[in-house]
Amino acid sequence: MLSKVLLSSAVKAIEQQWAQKSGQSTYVLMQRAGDAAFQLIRQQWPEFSRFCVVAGTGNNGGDGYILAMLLRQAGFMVTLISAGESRQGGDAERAKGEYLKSGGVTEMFFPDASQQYDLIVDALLGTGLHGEVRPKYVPFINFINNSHSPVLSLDVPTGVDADQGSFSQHTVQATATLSFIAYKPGLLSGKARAYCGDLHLASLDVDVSSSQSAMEYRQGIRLSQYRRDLASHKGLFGCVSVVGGSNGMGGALILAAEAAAYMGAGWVMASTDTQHLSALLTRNPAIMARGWDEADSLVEKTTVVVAGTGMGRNEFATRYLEKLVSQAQQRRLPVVLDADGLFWLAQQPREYDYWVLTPHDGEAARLLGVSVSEIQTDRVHWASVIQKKYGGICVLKGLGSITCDGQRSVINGSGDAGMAKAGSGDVLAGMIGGWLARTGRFDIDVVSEAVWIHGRSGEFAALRFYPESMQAGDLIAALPEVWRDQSFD
Ligand SMILES: NC(=O)C1=CN([C@@H]2O[C@H](COP(=O)(O)OP(=O)(O)OC[C@H]3O[C@@H](n4cnc5c(N)ncnc54)[C@H](O)[C@@H]3O)[C@@H](O)[C@H]2O)[C@@H](O)CC1
Ligand SMILES: Nc1ncnc2c1ncn2[C@@H]1O[C@H](COP(=O)(O)OP(=O)(O)O)[C@@H](O)[C@H]1O
Ligand SMILES: [K+]
Repeated sequence: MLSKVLLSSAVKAIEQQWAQKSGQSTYVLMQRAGDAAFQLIRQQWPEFSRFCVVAGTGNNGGDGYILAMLLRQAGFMVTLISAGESRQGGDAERAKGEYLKSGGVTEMFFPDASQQYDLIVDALLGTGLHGEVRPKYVPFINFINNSHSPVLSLDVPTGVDADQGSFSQHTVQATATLSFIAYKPGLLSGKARAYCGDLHLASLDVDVSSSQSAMEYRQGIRLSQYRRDLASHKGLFGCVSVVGGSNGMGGALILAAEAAAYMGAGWVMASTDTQHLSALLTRNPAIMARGWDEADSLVEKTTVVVAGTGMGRNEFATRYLEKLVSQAQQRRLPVVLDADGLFWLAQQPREYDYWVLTPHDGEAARLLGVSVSEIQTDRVHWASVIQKKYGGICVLKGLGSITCDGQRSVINGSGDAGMAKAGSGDVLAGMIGGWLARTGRFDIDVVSEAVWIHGRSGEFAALRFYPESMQAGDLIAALPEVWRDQSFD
């Protein structure tokens, strides 16, 4: 469910340790990498027979030479385009030598446009990339991207910085990426994640369990630990107070409140502008609702607060949030702060150990006073900076949302592009609040579980309604499918 995420330098160190411990050459790992790519191709695309491998001068190119040799030996047509002489004396030169010895040839020029390939393999640059791709490599990247064939990138799409997730002006758009030994953080989040296409991992039989890393990748949850006791009663599953929804923004509040209810919370209490009450109660009569003029204090049984969705940014919202947050702080209640709540926080910065802040890149930029593009150059880093400044747990939303508690960072592996619509974030805030209440816990594991559940419900909603048509409310409606699929048993 959680796998280790390692920086490139840590992977390189592990390779060296592995060689020392096993008494084998790192060349064996290159052979395993080439073999893993061969196996993936046979499994994913068994009908493909014409391949083009574009190989660089470093070890990423070495992986490409091994793969090209295996494809040739299996009887397939292989064109190998070499971007230059392999680095002398290393594993890559040896791999190229083996490829040539087996009868393979290298091309220094691009085939003419009439030549069709079933698959292009990008073995140009991997974790050795530093900075912008140098001009020499640009024609190779253009050749790959203009080929109209599926592209498999080895380890990293050329142009992506595997650690930070920044990318060059010229970057390979892969159909699939096969990463070696461990996931690297830059591949899992933001736009760089989209360059990877489908992401696969080949461990190369290298054990990374003893390596120290504060980063993990979530690809599922273990629901069985949360099975309800037969003798359960609602008091065991908390009470979420959801506050927000000013004039014209009632939907945000309704979505957050209903999402909390569908996560299994014992009670959900919504406080909002009175104009929204009948809509809320018509949609879901199980939610307790009241106007927020009279609800200026938290109800006694509240165990979790969700605040800020559709709250507005006027003086009333500021006063209300001041009061609400200080009451919650006095009672040490978890607070999920989203949307206009984050706007308020950026104006009135303060720390609290028990809140979950859920900014997207734009809100993150405002919370830190930096540009949005800066946030996007290293999302894992900036999530931890927000956490350090404001305390609690930060969820930096977007493709590959990052949950950070100051000790660990969990990158999320679920989601769908159909979630890129207004309202999805309101649903997330409600789901996190509901899950905190439902589990009675406040830690990075439960928060990152809620983030994963939200993304998974997006996947189910996309299956049912297509990414174009799915609505934020469909994420809530898809929750029963998540429960069934993951199983509480
Ligand atoms: N034996 C090993 O160490 C193993 C390494 N593996 C592969 O090795 C790769 C890492 O190999 P390397 O460290 O040789 O690095 P790469 O093969 O990724 O790239 C190194 C080359 O890229 C050049 N370069 C760096 N920045 C550039 C830029 N901005 N523009 C153009 N060229 C640039 C460097 O001068 C160097 O020649 C991994 O991604 C993985 O594919 C795997 O084979 C597993 C085993
Ligand atoms: N392409 C995507 N892939 C995965 N998740 C996405 C994608 N786009 C958006 N999301 C998720 O949808 C939610 C959108 O939140 P946000 O932008 O705050 O929307 P709003 O506040 O309008 O409801 C976030 O949880 C985000 O991670
Ligand atoms: K590559």
